Parts: sequence; structure tokens; C-alpha cells
Amino acid sequence: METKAVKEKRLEDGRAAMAACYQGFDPAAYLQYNYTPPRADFCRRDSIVPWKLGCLHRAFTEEDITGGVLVDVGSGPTLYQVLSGCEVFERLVLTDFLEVNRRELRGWLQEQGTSSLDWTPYLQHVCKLEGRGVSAWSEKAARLRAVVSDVLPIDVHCPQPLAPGALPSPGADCLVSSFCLESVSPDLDAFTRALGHIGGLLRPGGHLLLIGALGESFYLGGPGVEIPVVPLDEAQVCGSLRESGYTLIRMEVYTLPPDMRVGVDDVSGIFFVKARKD
Ligand SMILES: C[S@@+](CC[C@H](N)C(=O)[O-])C[C@H]1O[C@@H](n2cnc3c(N)ncnc32)[C@H](O)[C@@H]1O
Ligand SMILES: O=[N+]([O-])c1ccc2c(c1)CN[C@@H](CO)C2
Repeated sequence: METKAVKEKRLEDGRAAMAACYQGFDPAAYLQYNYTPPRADFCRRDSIVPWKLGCLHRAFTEEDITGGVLVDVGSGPTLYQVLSGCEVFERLVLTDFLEVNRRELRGWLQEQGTSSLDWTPYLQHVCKLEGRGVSAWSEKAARLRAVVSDVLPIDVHCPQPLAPGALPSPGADCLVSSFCLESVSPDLDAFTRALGHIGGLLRPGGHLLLIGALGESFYLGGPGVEIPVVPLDEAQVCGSLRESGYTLIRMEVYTLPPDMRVGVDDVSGIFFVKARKD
């Protein structure tokens, strides 16, 4: 039986090893691997990114989500995950562990800002989902730039993942997080603890929208930068949610067709979860 001290040492060693892996993370390469065709092909109904954007659009436009403060946990260099939410929330906080990613986000957020990836097709696709003309994409970009109040450092392995005072005292009204927790946790125990830590950022009754990888053991964070991932199945995700104080509203699953397996990871499926903090 592992003593408490031995368990804490094991968790700390796992965290340090994971943090070391991320020192080689390359935002531009990561975006190229995952956010260009075929995984981001807006002309293919079975492409992964349109599926994710559809899940997020539906979830953010249901009547139980009514605005306030939205926090994106582990944003990385991507913005797709908040393109629907930015229309519903008055304040949006983006977060990441790495300065290289926070810099990438700030680069786009400044007026006429640019990023390593052209987000225009994403903005246009979400405008179409909202029943607006694709020409509304520049209005959506302006809305997103207007509602993002901060791009903050975060560590989901800390019981307080953000700096004290980063959020109003009741907590955020909604969290969104995509491909973060399982990609930064050495094992299922750490994944579940991280879920509990980010739950501390959320007010009771607030919502969690969680996107993650199923059956994935590694991914490339850059050329030759192999990052370990804790392989999850649907039952483990549901168990971790329950154990860390959430009520599952629904889970949707996407299974990768062969041509979406492009060699940058060994992911077999993707889950989308909408849950509520007890
Ligand atoms: C696979 S990327 C996900 C990026 C983006 N959310 C997406 O949907 O593609 C994982 C992200 O987790 C961040 N990360 C690494 N360690 C972390 C930690 N301890 N706490 C929070 N985020 C961390 C990385 O910097 C990286 O941006
Ligand atoms: O297909 N996708 O849209 C997509 C986007 C991001 C990521 C994956 C797949 C799978 N690997 C994770 C890292 O664990 C990152």
C-alpha cells in the first residue's frame, strides 16, 4: 500500500516530467498537424474540426447556458473552442501553461492581429452554423477580440490552477477545455485530480464543456516532440467526472476514420462532454 508521502512524490515527479516534455512544444507545428486538412476540412462532413465546432455550437446555444464569465482551460494556440461561446459570454479568459502559446493568442487578439494559422475559415464556418452570412466573420472576430479580457498562465495540477483573484469570487459561469487534461496528466489519477482542480474555478451549477482524446497514448507537440497522453475510454471519463463533482448532461463521441489518422498521434476517438458542477 502506497503511503501518502510516496503518492505525493510520485505525482510531483509525474508533473515535473510532463512539464519537461512541454518545453519543446511548437505552436505553429501543432496547428499544422491538427488544424489543417484533412482534420480541419470544412468541405467534408466527416472531418474532425467541423464535428467539434458543431458540438460546441449546440452546447453554447442551449437555454441552460446564459452568459457571464467563460474560462478556456489550456487554450494552447487555438481559438476555435471559443468561437461560439464568445457570442454568449460577456467576459472570456484564455489560459495556457506555456508563454509561447499565450504569445500566439495575444498576437491574434491585438487589432488586425495575426496567428500562425488563418482562423478565417473557422470564423466563417461558425457564422454559418449560427445562420449568419459568412461575411459576418469579421464581426465575430471583432466580438471575440472585445470579450477576451485576459490570457493567463494556468497549471491544472495545482489545487488553485489560476493566480488568486483572477476570477470573480463566485467563480466562472462556464469552463471549456479541449485536449488538455489527458494530454498533461501522467495517469488517470492525475487526470481526475486535475478535473477537480479546474472545478474549483467554476461556480456551483456552472457548466463544463470538455473535449478530449480517447485511446490516445502520445501526440507530437512539434517535430520530434513526443508528448505522452493518458489513454482514456468513455467509462473512465464518466467515472472521473462523477468522482470530481460533476453531473454528466451528455457525451458525444467521434470515431476517427482511417484517413484522419495522419501520424501525429494515435488517437482513436474524440469525446465531447457537457456537464454541470454539482
Ligand atoms: C494538446 S494541447 C491542447 C490545445 C488546445 N486546447 C486544442 O484544443 O488544441 C494541450 C495544452 O495543454 C497545455 N498544458 C501543458 N501543461 C499544462 C498544465 N499543467 N496545466 C494546464 N495546461 C497545460 C499545453 O501548453 C498545451 O497548450
Ligand atoms: O483532430 N483534431 O481536431 C485534433 C485536434 C487536437 C488534438 C488531437 C486531434 C489529438 N491529439 C490531441 C493531443 O492529445 C490534440
